[in-house]
Order: sequence, then C-alpha cells, then structure tokens
Amino acid sequence: MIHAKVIKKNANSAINHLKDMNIIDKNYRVFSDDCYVYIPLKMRIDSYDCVDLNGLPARKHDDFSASYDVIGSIAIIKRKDIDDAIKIADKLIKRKNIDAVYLDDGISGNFRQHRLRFLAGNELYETIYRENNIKLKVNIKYDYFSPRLATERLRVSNMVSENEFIIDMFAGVGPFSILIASRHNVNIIAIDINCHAISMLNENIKMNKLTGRITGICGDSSRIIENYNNADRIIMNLPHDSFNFIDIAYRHLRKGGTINYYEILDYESLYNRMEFFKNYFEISSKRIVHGYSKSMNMYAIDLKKL
Ligand SMILES: C[S@@+](CC[C@H](N)C(=O)[O-])C[C@H]1O[C@@H](n2cnc3c(N)ncnc32)[C@H](O)[C@@H]1O
Repeated sequence: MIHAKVIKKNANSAINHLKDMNIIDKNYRVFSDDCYVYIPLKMRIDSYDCVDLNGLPARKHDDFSASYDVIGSIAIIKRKDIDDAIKIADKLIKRKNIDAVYLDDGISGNFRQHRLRFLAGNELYETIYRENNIKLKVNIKYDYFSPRLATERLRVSNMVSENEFIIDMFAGVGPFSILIASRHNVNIIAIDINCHAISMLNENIKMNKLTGRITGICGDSSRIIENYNNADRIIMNLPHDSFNFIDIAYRHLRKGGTINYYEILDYESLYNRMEFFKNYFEISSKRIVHGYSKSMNMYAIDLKKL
C-alpha cells in the first residue's frame, strides 16, 4: 500500500494538498511515527517521498468528513442518498459554528449556481468565509463558490510578481483576485457574467486590506476583454467551458505572459489539449486540482505564451 512520507511539521499542508488532488485513499487512515506522517495514496506521485507499507483501515468518521463542505457558517452536504444526508445534517447542525445545512443537488447554468435543498438550521444563504487571511462574503444561492480551491488559489498567488496586469476572466465573488491583491501590488480586471457575484466582489474589495487594485466588471468576458491588452496573466477558472475562450485570452495576453487555465478532462482529452497547447504555449505546469468523476479530473494547467 503506497503512502506519502511527510515530516510531521509539514503534514497538515501535505494532507490538504493531497486532498485537493483527490489522491488520498480513503479506505485507509493516516498514521505517524516519531518523525513522519504516512498518508495512504491511490497511486505513487513524483512530488512526494512514497513508501510501501501495510495500510491501516479507515475509521467511519473519515467518510463523514469527506461528505460536506463548510462555507462560513453554512454546511453543504454532497451526498446522493437523502436519508444519509439528513443523518449528517442532524450531526452538523449541533455544531456551534454551523447555522444552516443544505444538500447540494449539483451545479448548473452559466452562473454555475448550486441547486440547494434546505435541510437544517436557519434558512440563510449569505455568509462570510475566511481563507489564507482574507474574508469573502458569499451568497451560496446566487454565487458560485468552492472552498476546495483554497490551496490552488494560494499556489497561483505565490506565482504572481509585483506590478502585474491581471485579467480574472471568470472571477465570481473574487477569491483569486482578492487573495492576489491582498498580497501583491497588482492591477486586476475581474469579470463575471453574474452581476450578483460582482456586487459581492465589490463588497469583498472593501472588506479586505488590499495592496493591489481590483476593478470588478459585470459582463461576458469575451466582450469585456476587448477593452484590455497585453495582460501579464489571465486566470481562466471556468472548468466546463474554458477551452471556448482560449483563443480570445491568447490574443489579450502579452508574449511571455501566463494563463492559469482550469478544465475538467479525461486522460484522452487531456492529451489532446496538451498537443494543441504546445503550438502556442510553453506548458509550465500541469496538476490535478481534484477528482470530478471516475474518469475525469479538474486540471490546473499553467501556460506561458510563446
Ligand atoms: C467556476 S466559477 C469560478 C468563480 C471564481 N473564479 C471562483 O474560484 O470561485 C465560474 C464563474 O464564471 C462565470 N461565467 C460564466 N460564463 C461567463 C462569461 N462568458 N463571462 C464572464 N463570466 C462568466 C460564472 O458566473 C461563475 O461565477
């Protein structure tokens, strides 16, 4: 059984990173000795020291904690079985920090909104979520938001250089833009077709102490982007549809500039994308952000314009 062997002080960030990659084998549990923590993996990966050990079978609560997301004071359960979901909701609503529990019936439409079924607590939709030292006001009914991208947002913000001109093409309530502008002196155009998300983004700009400048614009980014040229970086977080916007993003990126591109793909379409991208970009990195279905993953691909 393959385990990632990680020094104890790095264990939490490694577990979060591996969770985001959907690579932890949940049938087994994490264990440790005096110096190291051993994390069970579905497969060997190059970026970790991997060792072959006997796995320890998981306890029941590991499955429980994987079955919901918490956004501020709201829990969203991701379970198909409604009886199961009600049992989980009953446990969650007893927690001090949870005010409302919903069942996630999937995400749909252009605005990528959650279809939610209210299960427990007070039926509220607006909450304040905290990650990486920023605060984000989110309305989970009207705006897309996922806490599962926290590590990815930190990774992108670590890549940013001072004074970059950035276009966040599908900005939502601004988790990428706000984090980047809180840490760097940059100029960001943050676009979303959902005007409610942009109104939240504008509140989030006021609520955080920013070093950089963000201009929130409501509209279709394929049209709005026409007003801007020579971006140093373009963030394309529209994983079901990004490829339809790649040509337009390419035209508005400076030579040597970077696209942080996200797409949900199976292995075969990933190969085809890479072949296509090689004609126009240097592929600086490619990683799984999280699993999506049995055969598909969400990939983060960093593309540098040739
Ligand atoms: C997957 S969400 C990502 C939001 C945000 N980047 C985040 O990480 O939370 C995609 C966002 O793209 C927006 N969107 C979809 N089509 C768009 C378009 N043509 N132009 C601008 N925004 C669009 C949706 O409203 C949604 O907020």
